[in-house]
Amino acid sequence: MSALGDPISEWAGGFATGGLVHLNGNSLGPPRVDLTDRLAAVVTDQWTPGQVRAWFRDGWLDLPRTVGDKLAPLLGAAEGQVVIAGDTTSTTLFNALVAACRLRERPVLLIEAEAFPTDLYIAASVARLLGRELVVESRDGFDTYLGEHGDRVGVALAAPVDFRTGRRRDIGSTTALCHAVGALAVWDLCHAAGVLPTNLDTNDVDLAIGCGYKYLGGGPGAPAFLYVAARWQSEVDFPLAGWHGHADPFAMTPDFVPAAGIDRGRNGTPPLLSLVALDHALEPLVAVGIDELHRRTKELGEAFLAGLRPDIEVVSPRDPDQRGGHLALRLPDADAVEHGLAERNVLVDARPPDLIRVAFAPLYVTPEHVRTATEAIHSVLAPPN
Ligand SMILES: Cc1ncc(COP(=O)(O)O)c(C=O)c1O
Ligand SMILES: Nc1c(O)cccc1C(=O)C[C@H](N)C(=O)O
Repeated sequence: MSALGDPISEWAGGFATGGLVHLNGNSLGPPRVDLTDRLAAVVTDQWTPGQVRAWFRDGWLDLPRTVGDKLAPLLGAAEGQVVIAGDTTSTTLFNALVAACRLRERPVLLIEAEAFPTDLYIAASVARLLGRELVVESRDGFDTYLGEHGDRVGVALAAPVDFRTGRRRDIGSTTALCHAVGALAVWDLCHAAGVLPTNLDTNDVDLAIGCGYKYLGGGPGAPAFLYVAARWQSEVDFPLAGWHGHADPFAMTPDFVPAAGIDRGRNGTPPLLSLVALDHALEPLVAVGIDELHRRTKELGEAFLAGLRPDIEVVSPRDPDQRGGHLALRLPDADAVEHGLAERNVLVDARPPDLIRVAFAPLYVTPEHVRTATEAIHSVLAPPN
């Protein structure tokens, strides 16, 4: 029997795939089949009878922290360091970056040129706001810059997975490099959370953020998460100092007194139903565990490559340990390929100018999906010369 078909496969039947092969890399996969029941139960059993009281008696006010604690083991974080404040990734990144810069009063904010555009935009805005210099360096130049000008860098923002190529950056060694020059390391985990071990605690990460709707499967616009290492929690000063980050929100005092611990990363009333959906999505991921999720992703990726026509250019590293959960293929007419595949019920995504990303979410992508995808790609492309 092939190694494909491990117990993890049992979870695949629990997703409402709608007959689609979802390899889009990786924005919004299928919901679990019982999500509707879970959401309906909250409406029927908590909201309806409790109404405003449900915030207090059904644990709703604690959900940003309890869901954060549920996510924590997938990130390699001990309890009390992850919160789902309830905002977008972009907003959460802004909050984290300003807070990190306030912890290190040095002139430079460093970011990789290959970062996802929102990270470049937010970092530029933070630099303008705080009067810092934004230094944008290519992936390799990033390390060189830290080596040569590290004493000027207050904060470095990086991602463990390049959103285009899938190429990995090692969290431990980059964080250690930052610390060696006295800078803080902030990580964008959007393309890693739920698919790659990030070991935030053992890697000594300072702050990290990531979205809830990619491999975590939290649903459309799922709220982002924020990690703040315990050692920073009493010092960190977030710019979005809303009342839910207050030590005693319902005292309603005029002065802001930050909450102790990770709660100070919260700001306003959390999007309750979205938190419930994310909580629900985390259950199977946590049950399986990040090492097994990662193993399965690699296995699916390798099966895909084994079935792919050899003339198709693979931009991602061939070594599965050097890439995240997706593979990028270079195809001149990427948009047309994306559409051609969608007509065959295979969802991938084109990223300008000429890349197709194919992602292997470990719980609902099956070996059959992988075979269907390679066959569909070959049928959409012209035969090789
Ligand atoms: C690496 C990365 N960071 C940030 C974002 C932005 O997230 P949001 O749209 O939730 O603000 C995305 C995806 O959109 C992303 O891939
Ligand atoms: N959030 C998305 C959406 O709602 C629709 C389409 C794409 C997205 C994305 O997240 C894009 C993604 N960050 C990327 O890596 O390209």
